Amino acid sequence: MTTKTTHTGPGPAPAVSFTGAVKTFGEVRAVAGLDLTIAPGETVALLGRNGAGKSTTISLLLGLDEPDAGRVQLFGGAPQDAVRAGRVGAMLQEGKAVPRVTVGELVGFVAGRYPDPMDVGEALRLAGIEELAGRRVDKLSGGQTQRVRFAVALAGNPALIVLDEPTAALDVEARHAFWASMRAYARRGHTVLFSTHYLEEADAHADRIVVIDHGRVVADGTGEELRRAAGGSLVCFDLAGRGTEGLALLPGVVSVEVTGERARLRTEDPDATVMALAALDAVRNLEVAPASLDDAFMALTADPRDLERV
Ligand SMILES: Nc1ncnc2c1ncn2[C@@H]1O[C@H](COP(=O)(O)OP(=O)(O)OP(=O)(O)O)[C@@H](O)[C@H]1O
Repeated sequence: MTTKTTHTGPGPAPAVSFTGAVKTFGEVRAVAGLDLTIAPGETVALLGRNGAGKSTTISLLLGLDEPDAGRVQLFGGAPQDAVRAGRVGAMLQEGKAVPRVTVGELVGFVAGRYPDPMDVGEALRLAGIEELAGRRVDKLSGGQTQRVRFAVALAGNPALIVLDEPTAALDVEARHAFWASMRAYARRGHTVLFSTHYLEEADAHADRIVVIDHGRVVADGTGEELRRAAGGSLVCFDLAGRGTEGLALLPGVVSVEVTGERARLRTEDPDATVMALAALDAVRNLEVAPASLDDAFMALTADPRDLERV
């Protein structure tokens, strides 16, 4: 349950705080005991595969839904209070353009509903769409529309902005422009939480990546820390008829996957793993590569039943 104000520790309250939050839909535990704290000024990416619980987490955070158990707070108080006060701006997945009004009128209208709004020109400038101020909102490209939605999210002059898959369906150039706007906002010391399926975007634009799976946080750190947590390197080789027994026990090895005749060992110590493989005379078509963030993500969110483990 959300409660009014309970932050009593020293220093400013966290921008976002989830404590054991649970949200269930029938049989589905969409959010299953989520703990997450985001400090003011951080830019955090929420990463997870389809159905991991990202959108439900964001709904709880914005007070659009109440947790069944646990607590969700923004700036030490109830999410609804922070939203009402204009301290939170959001760009959610759905949302249709309002016909006929201009971009400037729309942002001005939204700004007028907040107690301490951002100047409209400032919101347009931050979103990089000053030149679109007089254009009708229903006659814009996908990339332009997304940046207008960003300007709308900025209108209340929020300290925290929440973006649910903000660059889905944007081309490379539009994405680039969008992230430039987001970073300009973050540079002012504001807090940003965005969800994405794009690992490279999370790595490039967030200070911290929070991976969620089955409604829980399964990893939390920088891209580099996630790569390391999942096992720093991959050692691949042809089994050439050899069995897989004992591979998981080799030095450094964190996991073993086998696809056809090819074995992929995730290892924290590639040198030691390769030496041990050489001693076993098992180095046919050997390849050693640093684990990518993709690899790390797969390892962190893989269903153990999807993997052939030894
Ligand atoms: N209103 C709802 N009613 C019933 N089930 C729901 C509802 N909202 C979400 N779910 C279920 O909760 C789980 C988490 O969904 P959620 O939308 O939060 O995931 P997500 O990580 O945002 O997924 P995606 O990347 O596909 O947007 C899924 O199994 C989903 O089917």
